Amino acid sequence: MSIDNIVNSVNTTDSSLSVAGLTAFYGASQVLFGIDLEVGRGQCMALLGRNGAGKSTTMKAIAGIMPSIAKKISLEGNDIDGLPPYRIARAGLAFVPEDRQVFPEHSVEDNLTLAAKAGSALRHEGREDWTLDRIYHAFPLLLPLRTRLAGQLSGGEQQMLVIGRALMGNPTLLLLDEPSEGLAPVIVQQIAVQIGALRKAGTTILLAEQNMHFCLHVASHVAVIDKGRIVYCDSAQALRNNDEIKRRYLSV
Ligand SMILES: Nc1ncnc2c1ncn2[C@@H]1O[C@H](COP(=O)(O)OP(=O)(O)OP(=O)(O)O)[C@@H](O)[C@H]1O
Repeated sequence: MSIDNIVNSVNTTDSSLSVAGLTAFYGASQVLFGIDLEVGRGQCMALLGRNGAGKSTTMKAIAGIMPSIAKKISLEGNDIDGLPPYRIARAGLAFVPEDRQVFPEHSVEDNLTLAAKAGSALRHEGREDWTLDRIYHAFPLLLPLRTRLAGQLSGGEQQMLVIGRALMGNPTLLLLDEPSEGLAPVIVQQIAVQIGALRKAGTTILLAEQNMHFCLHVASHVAVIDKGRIVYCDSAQALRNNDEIKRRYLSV
């Protein structure tokens, strides 16, 4: 069975994230115009769009980092619209922003154990917790680096570390903003393999990306955003075969 078949056999009928009518402004300038998104449990949805389309703003609004107006934002059936970011995190959402903020003066392992030490890791009935061993298994490149200061890591290593650190909180939904940005193709490939493995393990992921090839490699579903509106939403397989959408909105 191919990795795609295994992944697509994960039950994705239940909703993890449900967003309706999400609108956001920077000052007087409106940048989101009623975003609707449904991410099913176990899905990896890619939010694709050109520079400035509104991907990061959508992620930040869902994570509660910037003010927004929505008809609904719910996570696992719980209303998170309007909550402060720490309460949205407590509800099970982990956001990995594009600037990859590690704690530079702390070791890789200390960066990973921070959530557990702070007692903020979530516990889910019937689900396996993330542990250091599980993180090193998912991101084997981090194991030999565990005593290294995080500030000394390469961009790709830092990306793996921030994803690992987010997972240590046992989120139900992982939001990744441009995980491939600025990384060498070989590292992008490694990150893609590891996101694919997370997906296979049933982790629900929403990722924002400009890199369509990366998305089509890792995502089960795609939503295309253009000028603050969702203009297309379907399986990754359907987008692969839709040259018109790729040409019109993704400059391919
Ligand atoms: N802090 C800000 N103040 C004012 N306008 C902003 C701010 N941040 C983003 N914008 C504008 O909002 C729009 C959406 O930006 P956003 O960063 O969400 O796009 P994006 O799709 O993530 O783009 P990129 O791929 O370049 O990161 C753009 O027109 C952008 O110029």
